[in-house]
Amino acid sequence: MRALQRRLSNAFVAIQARYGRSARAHNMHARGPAHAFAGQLHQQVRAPSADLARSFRYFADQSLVGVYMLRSDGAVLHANDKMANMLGYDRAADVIGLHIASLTAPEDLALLEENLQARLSGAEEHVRYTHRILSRDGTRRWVEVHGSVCQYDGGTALVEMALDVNQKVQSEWQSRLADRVFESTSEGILITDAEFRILAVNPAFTRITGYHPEEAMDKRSRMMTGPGAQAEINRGMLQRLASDGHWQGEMKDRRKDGSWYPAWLSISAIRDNQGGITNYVGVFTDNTIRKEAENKLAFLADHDSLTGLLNRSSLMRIFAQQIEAAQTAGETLVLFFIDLDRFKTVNDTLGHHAGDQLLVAAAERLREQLRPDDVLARFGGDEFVVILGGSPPQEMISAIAQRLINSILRPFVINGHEMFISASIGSAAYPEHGEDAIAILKNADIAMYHAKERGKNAFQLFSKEMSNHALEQMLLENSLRHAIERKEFELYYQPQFSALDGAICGAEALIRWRHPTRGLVAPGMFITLAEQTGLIVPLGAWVLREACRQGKAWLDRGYQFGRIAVNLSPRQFSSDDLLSTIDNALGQSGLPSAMLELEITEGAIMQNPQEAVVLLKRMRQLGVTISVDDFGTGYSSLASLKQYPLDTLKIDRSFVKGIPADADDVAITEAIIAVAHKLHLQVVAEGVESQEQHDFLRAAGCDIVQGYLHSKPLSAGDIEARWYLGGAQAEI
Ligand SMILES: Nc1nc2c(ncn2[C@@H]2O[C@@H]3COP(=O)(O)O[C@H]4[C@@H](O)[C@H](n5cnc6c(=O)[nH]c(N)nc65)O[C@@H]4COP(=O)(O)O[C@H]3[C@H]2O)c(=O)[nH]1
Repeated sequence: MRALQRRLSNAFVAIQARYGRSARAHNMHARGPAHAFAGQLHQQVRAPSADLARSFRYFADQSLVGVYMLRSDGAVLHANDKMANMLGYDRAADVIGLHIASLTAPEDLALLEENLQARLSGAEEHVRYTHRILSRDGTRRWVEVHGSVCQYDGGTALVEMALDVNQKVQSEWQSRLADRVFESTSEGILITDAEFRILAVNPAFTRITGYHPEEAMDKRSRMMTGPGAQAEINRGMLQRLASDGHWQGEMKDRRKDGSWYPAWLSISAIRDNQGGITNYVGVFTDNTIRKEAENKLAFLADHDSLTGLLNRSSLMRIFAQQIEAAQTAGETLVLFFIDLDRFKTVNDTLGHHAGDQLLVAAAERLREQLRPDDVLARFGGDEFVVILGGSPPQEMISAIAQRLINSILRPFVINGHEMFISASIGSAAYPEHGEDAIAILKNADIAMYHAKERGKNAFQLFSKEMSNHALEQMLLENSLRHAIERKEFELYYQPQFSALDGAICGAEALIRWRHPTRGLVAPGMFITLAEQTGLIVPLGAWVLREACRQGKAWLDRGYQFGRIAVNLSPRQFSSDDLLSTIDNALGQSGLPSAMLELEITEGAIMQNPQEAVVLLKRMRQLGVTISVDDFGTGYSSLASLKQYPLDTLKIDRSFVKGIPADADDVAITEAIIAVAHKLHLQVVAEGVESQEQHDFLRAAGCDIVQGYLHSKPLSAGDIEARWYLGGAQAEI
């Protein structure tokens, strides 16, 4: 070590001798090792002294800072191993010859250039700047560079010493960032000591609580320790902070103006080296707006947006709960089903806006007549439901109903027009008239219908004699009319499979009615009624539109499902606008026409065979395929089939049912398949329920099978889950 010191001091002497006592040499000397190293290199070139060069290389190599020398064009002439390591290289030799720009982060190149130029132009002799070097693997490190200029090998060179300040810069940066966050975040922050005495607060704290830092300082935090927090503390907040170092929850906090607000608070404990808690950091938000929004959302989900009354789904929930409670307590419940008479006329003549205003006003009048513990809901359209609270005595029930009727009888003034309407009310009671919410609602509805039959503006209690079939049909017709506008219909889909390999090759759309009081109603209950009343035409148009929309959605998702089959009823088949309805459904949805199959019953074709030929041809021109449903039931001869433009025959379920045991059914089925194939028609067997039926049909050459054996009709979502996510093959 002593020898090294001697050698270094010799080197300094040698440099001083060379540069004399010039200010520059003095500065270099005075400024430390980089400058001395520069002198050494200079010396090495001008008067090579092996001893001196070795000493300085030793000196540079021992240095804990990076040292390097650049030619005036920026190429690295010399560097020590430390510098090479900082740049991600093993040895100094690896960086010699590289350009300093390639070792500098691109974003700092301008700074580098400025500092090189300052020295090369003579404007500065020494520079000091901080920038990011770019190491071999692309990572950046902050270095503080002390640079000077010297003469080397007959030209100007730059000597630089780089100190690794990466950690320092990053922690400064992080602390600046933390300061920024502390100052600018919208969350209130407070830092306390271990006794929750406030040491610092941020501007958001002041914004939320109204307290300025000087008012809060040194006070115990009320949010963390006050009465609002007491319950939480009892519930183990301190324990959680001690065990997990963190706790969060809602606190009630009081602003400076005395008002309370809900604060969502998150506290973290800070520990010293011994593990003891020294501080707490609390971050909180004012939860008022979120709470309000949550309450509003909850209200909207449960209430009718027009009248603000409970909606149908919350009524059903509340009623079910009340029934349960009444059952336990052995009490009775009374429900009114209220329908406004002549409301439709107002709506049709004065418009929806006036109709809405009338509904709001009527709801208000009903509300005024009831007690706070009575439940009032808008059931839909112009229908309201009341559940009377507190088991009212029999004589009270009609008095309340009459009060409600009278309140509606008073004229309403809407947009300057005086309007007169009335109300019909039906009533049913639990447990006398039904055991569940649906049964009681249905019976109150029946009673209400009787009140209307009696000339409206009346009240009727339900009695068991009222529920006969004819009335049910009337009720059904009534609600069927409303059902389309209330969007109560859904389509289910029954997949069809290739009899040969089990691949899915189609899906028949089958309508379902999600009735408000009866649940999911199958088409057998209402299609005939819809057909008789003509409602089948708008209903059928909706089915077409919806099936095409769903088909296109599946197509867009890349599902391979073959064709979508839609049933056309006889009345639809004979309606004038059938072709335009089909065309519109295809056009609006974008479903390719070849993917739509229309099922027409044999009976519908046979009603008017000549016209059917013309119509079927025109349907075919739209590009859709045509299938004859329930084939075999319409007594048409197989031979007559050839005159119709058809694609598919569906063997009726009644024949499939008898195979393979019933010889007649077997013969008919085989004949249908044989003739259909002769006429180049595909054959679908519907109602396949057993493996024997399937095996027989397959052996007989039937092309497609459809039935409970393979799948029941499913909702669109279930179809996707079952047949597309889990595979589209039938297990045959
Ligand atoms: N027993 C048994 N039945 C099976 C089996 N596989 C399927 N089915 C049922 O058979 C019926 C097949 O439809 P469909 O003959 O066109 O008979 C349909 C059709 O005529 C009519 N329909 C359904 N949806 C519509 C529609 O959107 N428009 C029109 N106009 N009629 C429809 O209502 C009828 C009944 O429909 P759904 O009740 O859905 O009854 C469906 C289906 O659920 C099985 O293996 N065994």
